[in-house]
Formats: sequence, structure tokens, C-alpha cells
Amino acid sequence: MSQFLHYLELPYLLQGILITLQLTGLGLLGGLVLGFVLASMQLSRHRALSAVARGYTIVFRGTPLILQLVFAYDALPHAGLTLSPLMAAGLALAANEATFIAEVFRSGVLGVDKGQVTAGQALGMTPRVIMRRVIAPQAVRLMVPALGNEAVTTLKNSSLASFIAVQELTLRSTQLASSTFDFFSVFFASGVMYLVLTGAISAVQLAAERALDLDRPAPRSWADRLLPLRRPVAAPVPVAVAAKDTVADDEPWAPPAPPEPWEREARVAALDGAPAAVEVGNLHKSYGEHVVLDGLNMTVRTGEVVALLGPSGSGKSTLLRTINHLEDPDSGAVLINGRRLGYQDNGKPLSPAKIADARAEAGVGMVFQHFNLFSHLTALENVAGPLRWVHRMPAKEAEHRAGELLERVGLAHRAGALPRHLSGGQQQRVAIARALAPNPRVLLLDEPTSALDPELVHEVLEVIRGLAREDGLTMLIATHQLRFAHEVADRVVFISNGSVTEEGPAEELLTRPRHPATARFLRVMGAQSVGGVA
Ligand SMILES: Nc1ncnc2c1ncn2[C@@H]1O[C@H](COP(=O)(O)OP(=O)(O)OP(=O)(O)O)[C@@H](O)[C@H]1O
Repeated sequence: MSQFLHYLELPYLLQGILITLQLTGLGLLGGLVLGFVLASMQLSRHRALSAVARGYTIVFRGTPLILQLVFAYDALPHAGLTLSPLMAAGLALAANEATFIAEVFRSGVLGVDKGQVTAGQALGMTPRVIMRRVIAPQAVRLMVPALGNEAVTTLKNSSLASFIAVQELTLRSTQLASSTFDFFSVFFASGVMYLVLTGAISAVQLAAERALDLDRPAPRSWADRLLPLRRPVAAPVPVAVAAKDTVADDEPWAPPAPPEPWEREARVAALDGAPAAVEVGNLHKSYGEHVVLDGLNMTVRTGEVVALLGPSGSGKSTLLRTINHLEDPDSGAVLINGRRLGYQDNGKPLSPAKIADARAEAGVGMVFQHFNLFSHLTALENVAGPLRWVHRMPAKEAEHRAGELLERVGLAHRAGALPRHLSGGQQQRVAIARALAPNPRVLLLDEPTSALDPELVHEVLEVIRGLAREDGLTMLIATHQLRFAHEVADRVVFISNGSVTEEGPAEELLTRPRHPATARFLRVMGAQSVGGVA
């Protein structure tokens, strides 16, 4: 036992630990830098870069590290690069680790929900802003456990450097054991030293995971306070505001009646002669052989609310995404307030960064079926963030506007909540507030209630109804809610087989369809909804 304790504090072995740590640091830092480059190349749109990175990965992941160590130490001098044993081992470790770390980076980036990236694009964020504000913060959280693992692996792999005579802990332990013949005590002490080192890495990993944990409770001890990156807790909100979100049990919700004929007439008169906000001309879009939009034409006037109906798979989402240039059309044109989004004046497509700016300028807001909120941000940050990052609004002003909009959708009391702590209806209301924040001229809503439980549908419809009736916002809404379309829409456009089958005033089309396909659709959908349309 005394020998074991003696070895634990023997300077010869302690210096070995120092060299092990240097080697691990070289391997890990080099691996992180090279891994980042490799992951970026693999994720790049340029096939040549991606192919080079994959080739590198195949070679360095598919050959033993020990061969790579020997190569770096013995073969590189023939190519004119002579390195010390420590540097050669560090280089080999870094080159090998990089392939695994690149996979960690890549899976972290790919692990972020694609819907959030689409939402970022729709909000006018450039690819760089999306990477920095949406993907990276979430990818880092996904990557920490795997990176901790890689750090431990690098530390253990550093022992292979003994093959090229690097004086690290394993080599020194072997030398000591050979000279003292006290194999058990020496290797036991060496094992304990490795355990302390890997334990320290695990502790750092756990601390990082905790620091990045969005659900971390408020700090209770001084140690908690040392951890940075805590999410701010929203200030309590007056009960009067909080009460807005709840519906009393004894007050059953009933859908409001459709507008009176005079109300409809007043709206028709108000819209008469209004300029076109969205013009879609001869739009074609196919996915491979599958033709989704086949020469579709339609117009939405400023201030008009148009309900887009059609069977499942008829291309409603594709149309909305193409209007906002989230999809490239194969041919045809989309004009937003008279301007073609996504193209230069000479007809050439804009770069992704320029498209993002054009989107922000065009003022098209979008609400998605699955909400697509940024899951690492609170409700308030979801609304305020894009105002700061895209529209350069000062933080205080952005938060103030976000607070107002959350109050408007009845969610001021949930401003500090993460999306996963909100119900589906609440998430969709936050998504609507986020889309409204930059004051869009046109709002596209892609089946905003179809992912919601039936009892949550009305709270979202109430908000949209308010936008149509009180704010006079131009809206194009893909929906299966016939009663809602009847009540809110000025006009209904029915699409099937990639083009407009029938369109007309909501009242007329929903109650007296002319085309058999529309009549069939309304019969099926009407039978599914309680009470049908009327
Ligand atoms: N990225 C894609 N790649 C291949 N096919 C796609 C893609 N996006 C949509 N589609 C196909 O295009 C067709 C139209 O899809 P879209 O989502 O636009 O229909 P929809 O009318 O919105 O349907 P739903 O009412 O069910 O949401 C579908 O057959 C769908 O499978």
C-alpha cells in the first residue's frame, strides 16, 4: 500500500501525466479545429468539398491510430516535415479524432428540427444568422455528451504514443515497472491517475450540460451561481393579463356566426379596386415526376382574406411555400406587391443571403402547421429575436413589441416559457405573434390548426379572426376548417390536380359550389365537421 501511495506522488509519473495532458490537448484542440472544417465540408452544397471530406474520413477512420502515429513520426520526415515525438503524436491524434468529432458536429447540426430552419428563412434570416441563432445553440446542447466522450477517448488513445517513445504516463509506468518489478503497484497507481483525469473530463462535461440545460432551476447555492448561460426568468405578469388565456368551464365556446350579408357587402365594397398583394401566374412545380402545381393562377388583393381549400396532397402547402420562395418554382411567376421575390431584375436567381433580405423587405409573414418555434428560446425571445437579428431593432424595443404582441394573443403571462412548456394552441399563438412582429403586409397561414387537439383549435381561430376583422390584414389561409373559412374568408379558392378548380365569394362557393370536385370535397369535409358549413 505504501508503495502504491509513493508512486501516486512520484515526480517521474506526475511529469508523465503532464505530457499525457499536453498530448490530449493537442489531439483534442487539433481534432476540434479539423473536425469543424471536415463537418463544414461535408455539409457544404459543393459536392467536391463534400467528397474530399468523405475520402479523408474513410482513410483516417478506417486505419489503426497506431499506424497513423508511426506514419507521422517516421514517414513525414521523408516528405520534409520532421516533428518531435510529442508533435508527431499530437498531429496523428488530431487527424484521427477529427473524423469522429466531425461526425459529432454533423449530427448536432442535422439533429436540429428542419422546420425551425424553414421558419428562420420565412422570417428573413440569412443562412449565417440561422446558423448562429438557431442551429448552433441547439447543436451545441446535442453535442456536449458526445464531445465529452471524444475527450475521454483522446486521453486514453494518447497512451498509444508510447510506441513512438513519447514520455507520457503509460510509457513511464511501463519503464518504472520494468525497473522495479513492482508491476501491480505501479500500474494500479497509473490506473488511478487515468481515472482521476477521465473523472475530471466527465465533471467538466456534466457542468457544461448543466450550464446549457434550459430547464435548470433558479440558482440555490453559490456553486449554481458560478454556472453561466442561465436563461432569464420572465417577470411575473399581473393576474388580469394572465386570466386572458383561460376560458371558464361554465362558458362553453361556440363558433361565432358567419358575418351578416350587409357585413360581407361592406367588405366587398371596401376591397373593390384594392391593388393585388399577391399575384401567382402560371405556376409550375414538380417533385421528380410528381406534378404538384400545374399552371396555377390566382390573385389576393390587399386587405383580402382568402381561404385555400383542397384535398390532402393537392399542393396547398407547396403553393404557400412557393409564394414565400421557400421552394423554387419550376416556371411561372409570383409577385408580392408587384415585385418578384427571389430574382434579380434580369431574372437571375438571388443568392440565399440576398433572398433572405428580399423576404424581409417584401413583408410576407408565415405561420406553419407545426408551429416551428425556436425550441431553445422563450416565447418572448421567439418574437423579439428575429426583430433584432433581421430588422436590427434595438433589444429593448424588440422586447417591448414582443410583449405587446404576446399580450395581443393572450400569452403575456407565458412570455418566459419555452415552447415545450406551452400547449399546441399556445405555441401556435406565439408563432402568429412572431409572424406579426415585423408588421407583414401579407400573412400566409399553412393549416394553422390541423396539428392541434380539437379543444385548442378555437383559441387559434379567435386570434386569426381578430387579425382579419379588426386589423384588415391580407391573409391567405390553407385550411380544412370549413366553418372558419365561411366566417372569416372573403373568397375561397379550391385547388385540385395542381390548379384552381373553382374560386368565388366564400358564402357562394361554400354553399353553392359549381364544380363537382368542390361539391364532393365540401360534402366529405362538411360531414366530418360538426354541423357542416352552414
Ligand atoms: N419536398 C418534397 N419532396 C417530394 N414531394 C413533396 C415534397 N413536398 C411535398 N411533396 C408532395 O407534393 C404533394 C403536395 O403536398 P402539399 O403538402 O403541398 O399538399 P397539401 O395540399 O398541403 O396537403 P395537406 O392538406 O395534406 O397538408 C404531396 O403529394 C406531397 O407528398
